[in-house]
Amino acid sequence: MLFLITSLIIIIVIFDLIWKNRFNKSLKQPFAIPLFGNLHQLGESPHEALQLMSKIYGRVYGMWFGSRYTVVVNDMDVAREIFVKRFDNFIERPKLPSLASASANFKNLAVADEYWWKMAKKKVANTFQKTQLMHHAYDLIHSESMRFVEALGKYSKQGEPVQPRRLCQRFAFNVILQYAFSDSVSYEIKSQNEMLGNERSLNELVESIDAFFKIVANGNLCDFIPALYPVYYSYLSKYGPHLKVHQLITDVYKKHQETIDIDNPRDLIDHLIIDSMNNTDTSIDKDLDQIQNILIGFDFFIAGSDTSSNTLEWFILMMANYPEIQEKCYSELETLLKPTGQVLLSHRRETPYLNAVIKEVMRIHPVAPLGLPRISRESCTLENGIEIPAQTQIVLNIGSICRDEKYFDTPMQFIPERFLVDNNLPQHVVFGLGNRSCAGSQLAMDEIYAAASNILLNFKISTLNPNETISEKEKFSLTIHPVEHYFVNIQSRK
Ligand code: HEM
Repeated sequence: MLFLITSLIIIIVIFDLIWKNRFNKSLKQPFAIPLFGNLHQLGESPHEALQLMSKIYGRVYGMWFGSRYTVVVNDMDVAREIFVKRFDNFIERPKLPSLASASANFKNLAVADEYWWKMAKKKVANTFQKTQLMHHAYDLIHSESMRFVEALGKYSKQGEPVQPRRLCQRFAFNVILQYAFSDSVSYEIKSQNEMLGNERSLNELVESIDAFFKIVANGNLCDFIPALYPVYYSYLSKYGPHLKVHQLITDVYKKHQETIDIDNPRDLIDHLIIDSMNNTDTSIDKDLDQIQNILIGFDFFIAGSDTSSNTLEWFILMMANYPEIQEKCYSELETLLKPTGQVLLSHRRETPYLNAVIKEVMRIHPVAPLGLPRISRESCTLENGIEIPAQTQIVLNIGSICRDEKYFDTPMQFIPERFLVDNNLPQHVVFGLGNRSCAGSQLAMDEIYAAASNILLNFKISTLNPNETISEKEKFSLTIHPVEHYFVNIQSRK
């Protein structure tokens, strides 16, 4: 009996080995081992590992995430063909248990299947167009950036160094909290023991989001071995870190339903509730529709906090490391705006250099370097002869494209001027491509501009030691942030 079982396992292993390594003749791939495929090669920094592989296997190559065949795209032309031209075949994301448990089986926006995605996309597009919500966003982003400046002002008055991470997190959290839920938290950083109510739950939320990102980030084996799906799915559905965030948003949603004034919607959630009330399509299940609204709130929270917060953290780091670039930004802002002491979003056209600096920070440290994966519905052959089998996972390596000399001269150097000279550089890839690219890109660009410009107008940022720069090493956890929890000095410009 034991002999039979051992023989069977050996046969399966050999079959898996041959199958994985001869699967797609049209693409090169690293040698894949049974069961894991190439997952063991991703390590702590999958975006860097995948970029290194592109040097060996080409700009588009195959690999295995467990039993899921994957094509990694490091090339803009192929990316455009897949994500824009052949959008319909690549509209969905892979059906991973970690994503299923957090999205009521793909009924949200960020990882929804085609049916639910189309519904969610329509709802979000409808609400985005509402002028009330646009004004709300404009005002709250401005007032939030002034609160950020005020919080930094306290450090500069006391002459204390500041650790930007937690302040950036609060800023990004507050923008989403106010935009979606009309709520906010204070900027005061308290110790664990001092925290009360709102403050403690914010901390727990940040931890839950971190834990959720860790689960979906580094190619978790349980997500890529179908035999493990059911157990993993039930485990996450009972104990997953997303549950806390779901609970919070469900409570807020219910409160909104009780207090809504349909003539004066306060925020995104109110707009979604009204949109659902006005929807006369009888084929839509009302309970599921409500679940989807809650999940959209969840998506905004998850997708919109870490991304913007990390971008700002990178921005502050780069300004400390490149004082001469910081000075140029300041001169541009000072000439225009010093008398008011405040930059508005409407000033953006008049600050081309700062706009270029923000773009360059987002290029050199793209916070979502692997985007969110997609999946092919049917097999197809691309224009250059590459074959993509059905159900192939597609990973767009945004980090690699942003650092490729095919698209950017001397890509590892921080040169904002490149965006003043050439308007057509493909930096927009940081938000993904096509109809399913980032739903919050406009909001993100607005909040990053508002915070970055007002910080630079009011403070000079410097490293603690004038002879040292802060490490630009990246830590990956779905999004990337600086590996160091760094400190900077800030000095008032007034
Ligand atoms: C610097 C900031 C940000 C970056 C770099 C970023 C990047 C991305 C990327 C690369 C994707 C995957 C797109 C694809 O599959 O092609 C994405 C999706 C998404 N992002 Fe962002 N994002 C940012 C900020 C935000 C913000 C502030 C929000 C919400 C308020 C947001 C909401 C979303 C949502 C909902 C999706 C899923 C879209 C869909 O599946 O239709 N993001 N983002």
